[in-house]
Amino acid sequence: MSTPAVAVRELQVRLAGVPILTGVDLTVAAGEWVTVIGPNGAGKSTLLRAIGGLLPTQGAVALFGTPIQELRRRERARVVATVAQSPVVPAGMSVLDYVLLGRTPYIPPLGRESTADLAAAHDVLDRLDLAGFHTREMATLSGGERQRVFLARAFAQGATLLLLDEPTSALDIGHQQDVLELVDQLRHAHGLTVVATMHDLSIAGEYADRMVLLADGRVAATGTPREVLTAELLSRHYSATVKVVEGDHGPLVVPVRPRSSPHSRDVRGGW
Ligand SMILES: Nc1ncnc2c1ncn2[C@@H]1O[C@H](COP(=O)(O)OP(=O)(O)OP(=O)(O)O)[C@@H](O)[C@H]1O
Repeated sequence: MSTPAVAVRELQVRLAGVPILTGVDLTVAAGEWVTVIGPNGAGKSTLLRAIGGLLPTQGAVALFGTPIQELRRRERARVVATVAQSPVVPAGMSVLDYVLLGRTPYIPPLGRESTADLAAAHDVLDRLDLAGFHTREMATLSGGERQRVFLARAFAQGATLLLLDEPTSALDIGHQQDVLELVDQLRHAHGLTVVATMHDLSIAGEYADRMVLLADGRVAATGTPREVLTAELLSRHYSATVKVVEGDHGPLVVPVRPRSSPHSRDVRGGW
């Protein structure tokens, strides 16, 4: 078997003395799209941050065969690009300057961005439907526009592994599809590997080759979308009532109102 893009073994993460991830194993093949799902607080973002080398961990994390701690900062930035849920944006920064931050690993220390760096930044802005936005200040963008700029920065980085933490949570359905189709196109054209987290389970299942269900910091299930997106697993781990129906590209998860909801009890007494 060829070297996996991501190999996580017996991963433990403690934050503020509290165990957040326990005994997590995960292998992602080069070129694969794996989506991590799970209820709020399950540890999805923590897992992505651990894979990106952004957290102290116990256990082993290797990217393309190299232990993460052996990759120096610039080297790591050429291998892995992370889009966090709420990245910090320096005050007053323009869209173009923010996207150019993605080119930092290619700019020599004390140097300036080259024509190629500028072309790469404008190219991703075009592809993400942001062509007219390059001079806008980041703080003036809508939530969905900002989320696309965060993705633009990651694409401009030219890394082979994309870690996307809820990349479409602020997007309307049209832009959700555009962005995910673009990620998939880039994946096929450039052999990228994608590890994403998503709360929209139907969309998650349409794009992922494989899914990992995290619950309470442990892997509760892993497999194809059809194996993981079952009413039984979802109701057990999300405490949700759902119906799973067959779509054109895999299972679709439809939340349905429970027959006897705790809220349907007599509420005449008020709050
Ligand atoms: N710095 C921290 N100190 C203490 N606990 C933390 C810290 N960061 C995260 N946690 C806790 O770790 C748990 C997992 O958080 P994480 O953000 O990984 O969950 P998640 O699955 O991504 O959740 P969500 O779906 O809500 O985004 C949560 O209970 C969270 O409160």
